Amino acid sequence: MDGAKIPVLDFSGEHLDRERGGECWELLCGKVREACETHGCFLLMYDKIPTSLREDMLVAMKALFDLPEETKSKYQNPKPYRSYQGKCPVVPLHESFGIDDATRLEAAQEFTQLMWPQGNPAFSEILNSMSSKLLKLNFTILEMIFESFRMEKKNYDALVRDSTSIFRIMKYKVPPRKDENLGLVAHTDKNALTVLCQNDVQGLEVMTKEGRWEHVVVPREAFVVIVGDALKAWSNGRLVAVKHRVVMKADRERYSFGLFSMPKEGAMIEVPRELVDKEHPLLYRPFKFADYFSYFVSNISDDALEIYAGV
Ligand SMILES: O=C(O)CCC(=O)C(=O)O
Ligand SMILES: [Fe+2]
Repeated sequence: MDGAKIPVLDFSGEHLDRERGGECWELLCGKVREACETHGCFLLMYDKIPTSLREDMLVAMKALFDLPEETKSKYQNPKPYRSYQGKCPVVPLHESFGIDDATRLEAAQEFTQLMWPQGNPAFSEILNSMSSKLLKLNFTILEMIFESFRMEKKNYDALVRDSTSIFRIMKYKVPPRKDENLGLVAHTDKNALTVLCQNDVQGLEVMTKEGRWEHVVVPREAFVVIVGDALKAWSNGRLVAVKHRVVMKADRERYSFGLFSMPKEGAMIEVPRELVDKEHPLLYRPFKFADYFSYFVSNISDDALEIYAGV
């Protein structure tokens, strides 16, 4: 299996400075769109999130997963993909938490308080700071995609108003047997856009258009950006919601975290008129994201989006 040829984009330094480098910004918007159309994902260098904060986050999450099972299990949430998950028979190596709106300090504090009733202000600060920075980055990428499609600014502003986020924290244990090493089952993300960050233990794989699994070698300082179903539908299928999974080959634990931006409860996804033409006939009817999400949760299927919203 070859390493995937995923583009590496650089948002560091002044690349994102629109005032000084208008051309650079436009060029980058085009590259983002191309990566999302061709691969549905890309690797990203971005220096506005300090390495020290990443390191702090990785240390803090190790402490979180090291808490007793009994404590971690206290985190229950009726919404799917939030509650503490551990010891799932399908993916026994995987453990995770999903925190809604960790970008709100009170939400980060509430989660922290549950895990450390005696208090752990450093954890809630790191969680809040990292999720806020990742959400900002997530929105910047969405803005670039909107600009590359020549959408009016008001469309992007409406998207931001109608968006919410989940911050997911994940751990993958070392497989006890080499042939039982699936960390996370193959899936497309259902949300709009995901920005992931990991420790130095590789394991992410993406499926190419030809249907081959390829591993993604994520450089130490890089982020991984993944297009989800909501953005695929909005773009009338122009952007690819890439299928991905995690396979554990290393003999060290893998930690990852990510910010998943997604439409708010009640928000509609509707293909803009500008993205429908002769070569791109309408593929998806307007739908409420929350309804699609519920449909997926009760009818888990690889083709959920096509079945639910395809015209
Ligand atoms: O851990 C990773 O790198 C991938 C996680 C992922 O794909 C997900 O949570 O949807
Ligand atoms: Fe995913």
